[in-house]
Amino acid sequence: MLRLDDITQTFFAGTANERVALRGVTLALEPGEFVTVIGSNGAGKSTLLNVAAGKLRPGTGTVTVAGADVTALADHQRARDVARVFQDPMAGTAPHMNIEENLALAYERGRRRGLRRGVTAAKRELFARELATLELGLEPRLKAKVGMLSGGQRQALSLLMATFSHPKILLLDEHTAALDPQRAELVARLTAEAVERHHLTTLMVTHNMEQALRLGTRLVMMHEGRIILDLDAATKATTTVADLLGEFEKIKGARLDDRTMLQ
Ligand SMILES: Nc1ncnc2c1ncn2[C@@H]1O[C@H](COP(=O)(O)OP(=O)(O)OP(=O)(O)O)[C@@H](O)[C@H]1O
Repeated sequence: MLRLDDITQTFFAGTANERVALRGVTLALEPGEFVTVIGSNGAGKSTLLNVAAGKLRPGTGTVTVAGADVTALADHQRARDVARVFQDPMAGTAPHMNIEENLALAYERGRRRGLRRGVTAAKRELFARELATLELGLEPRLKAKVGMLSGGQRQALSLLMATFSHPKILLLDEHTAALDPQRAELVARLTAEAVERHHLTTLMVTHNMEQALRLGTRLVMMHEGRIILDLDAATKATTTVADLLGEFEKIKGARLDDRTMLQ
């Protein structure tokens, strides 16, 4: 469903500030596969997501979504197929608009023609039904300004907005990292439910190794622009955080400071 083939990305090439972010990364996700991505600081995780989203055009390599080469398409041209939730709860929603208006925008984004037809009673009912799945009591508050919601509520709403137009690909960029542990846990649970419910092909970057092991069907570890470890569901199920740290040390011959990967 999502293929990244031999992707390289270099920033400020040929200058003193040259940074090689991705060194020939190849990663293929089957439909419904949920891959968690961990790695040390500067490993290239966010760059990989930016390339998958179309925010960055890779230096070399190709990006394929559902069999179509989308390498040359910008992020807004992929928006129907590729949805994304960012770390910052403020990034995914419009604070001065109410919940209903935000949901209407997300709803139209998923439509081919993108015509705004206002919020009909049927849509309002749909929005309320979808909000109810979050179990945050937001469904009677469709007219509440999103800026008044807590970070966790906004992030849950961002997730709902990203998923309910049925994208082919869901990209999650440390989307629970800015939340307190309880809210992070809630959003992680909602993520797992949404991925399952909509059978979404998902790539999730996280610094939380325990979360990376618990969520998803596959785990990849990145370091210095490469994928250095790729665990399938069965292996992941029997792997511990200590195992991951041990693997990292073994592969790179370097001692890893836990804090660079753990929140
Ligand atoms: N826009 C940019 N301009 C210049 N260099 C960049 C840019 N984005 C990323 N880099 C560099 O590319 C490398 C990979 O960065 P990236 O943000 O993808 O890593 P990451 O694994 O997401 O790191 P972190 O866990 O710290 O967020 C780093 O060396 C970083 O400094």
